[in-house]
Amino acid sequence: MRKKIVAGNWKMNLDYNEGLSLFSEVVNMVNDEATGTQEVVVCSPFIHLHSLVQLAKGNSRVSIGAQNAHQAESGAYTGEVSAKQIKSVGAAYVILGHSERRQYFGETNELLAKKTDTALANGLKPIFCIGETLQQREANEHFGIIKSQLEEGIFHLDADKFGQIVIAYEPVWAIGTGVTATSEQAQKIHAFIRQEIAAKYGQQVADDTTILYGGSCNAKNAAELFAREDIDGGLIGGASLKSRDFTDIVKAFN
Ligand SMILES: O=C[C@H](O)COP(=O)(O)O
Repeated sequence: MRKKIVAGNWKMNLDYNEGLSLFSEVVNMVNDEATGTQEVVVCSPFIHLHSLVQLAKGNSRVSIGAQNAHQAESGAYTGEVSAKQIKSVGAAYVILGHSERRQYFGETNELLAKKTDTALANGLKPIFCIGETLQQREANEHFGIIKSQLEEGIFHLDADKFGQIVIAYEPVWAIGTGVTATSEQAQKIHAFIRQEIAAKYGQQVADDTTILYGGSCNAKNAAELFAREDIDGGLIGGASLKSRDFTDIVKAFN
């Protein structure tokens, strides 16, 4: 059975001390307050990773992730960080294919397929992001876009490896805009994603795959989104930067 996960994506926010202090608050609150969320993942900038892993020790419900990893194992790639390096500090996850990486850093499905392979080979679980732009939705291309992001990005994996993937559906028009997808719009896409996984890998794999929603998800709308059959949690940007808001989203599975 698939896991209920709430993941925070801090993006390029918080200095070192701010990050540690926010994380400590989140861990304390998550421990003190009941929730049906099975795993809380915090995806921080690289500078925080090692310290957050240390702070999370002994807390089996909290995991740490990075926000990107290079496709090569190692080498002369100034300024980049490898999957092996991320794994070596104890992180468990890495976000791949976030629309900001696709848009600002030109990441293509083809490149992301390589990044996925390298992340998995080094024992990291990818949180693989897919989603359409507003223009694509208005042109009624959203299902086709999602399908090609799946096919070109992760459907080359064998079923065992695919079992390590968490998918995040993030409509680009909902990210950081305050305009969230309605729970009905999100459910429709999530059901479509699960159906595509079932067609490729079989129903059991599809039923076991965690599919998160991301895009202006907050403490007010999380419960309605998470109540939908195919929405297994969230990938949270802005609201993950405030301990109370993020914990309230984690509690939305109650
Ligand atoms: O990775 C997180 C998403 O980009 C959502 O960001 P947001 O919650 O600020 O809209």
